[in-house]
Amino acid sequence: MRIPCSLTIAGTDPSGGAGIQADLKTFQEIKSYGMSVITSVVAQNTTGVQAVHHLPVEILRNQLESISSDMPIHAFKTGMIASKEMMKAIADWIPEVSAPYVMDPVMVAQSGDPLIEEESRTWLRDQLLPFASVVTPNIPEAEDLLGKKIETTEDMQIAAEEIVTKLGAGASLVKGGHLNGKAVDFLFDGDKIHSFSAERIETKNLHGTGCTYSAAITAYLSQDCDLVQAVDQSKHFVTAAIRSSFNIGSGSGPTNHWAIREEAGHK
Ligand SMILES: Nc1ncnc2c1ncn2[C@@H]1O[C@H](COP(=O)(O)OP(=O)(O)O)[C@@H](O)[C@H]1O
Ligand SMILES: Cc1ncc(COP(=O)(O)OP(=O)(O)O)c(N)n1
Repeated sequence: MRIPCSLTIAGTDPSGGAGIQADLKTFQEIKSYGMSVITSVVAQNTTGVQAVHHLPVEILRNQLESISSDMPIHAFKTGMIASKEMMKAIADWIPEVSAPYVMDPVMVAQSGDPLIEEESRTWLRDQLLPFASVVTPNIPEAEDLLGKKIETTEDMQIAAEEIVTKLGAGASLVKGGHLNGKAVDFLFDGDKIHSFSAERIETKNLHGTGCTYSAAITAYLSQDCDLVQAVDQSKHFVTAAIRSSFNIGSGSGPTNHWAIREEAGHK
């Protein structure tokens, strides 16, 4: 029997809502075997980021080699990659793996704290993004990638298309969490635009939504779902996780990764 296996390459969140921790919880819920490669250790919680320690690039290379020399990888994602040197190590490694690559182009935490070095953003866009099967920017990230403002759902659709046609990603999912009105996301798959819409939920507890969404897409891709189906199922997953998010911590609380299970009547 083939066991679907997903890998996340990202930074940590000791409070468990975002980063590696959110990714592994999501893989587990979707029944994809979860593996992780850590880029940076981040002291953070629901109120923001207190400190960051980037691991040496050699250790990043060692972790990547440990996984690809021994374990199957059916899909992988990247989240926080702080420096150009780390991005280069990942770009050197990607050709060893033939599996869908989901890039969450993480730049700042919800608290506004930067998670990648300013000068690495160009490298992320020009050197790493073209390897991505799908890239999942929120609106500020899409604005940064394209160097222009995104203010309407029409702008979002154009941005999704341009991230593919101008920047070279395989597909692009521009997420609408930062606009008002319905929570609508647009996927350009290289051929056409698909929209994924949900009611906006009134909550302050949105810590780690982007990580959870991209991890869910990775997990569904590891199970051989096609991209549109993977995004559709992941949108349901993240919406349920936001709907029953937790009021814990004094800031923006985490989403509930077992919400889908609860909705299906399993405790
Ligand atoms: N208040 C909300 N209610 C429902 N869905 C939301 C809400 N905020 C964000 N989302 C959804 O959560 C996902 C993550 O989006 P977004 O917040 O834009 O990304 P990020 O967490 O990377 O900033 C998207 O599917 C978005 O539409
Ligand atoms: C280690 C780490 N990676 C990514 C993020 C950002 O996560 P995201 O899902 O975009 O959620 P918010 O930070 O916007 O709540 C992070 N905080 N830490």
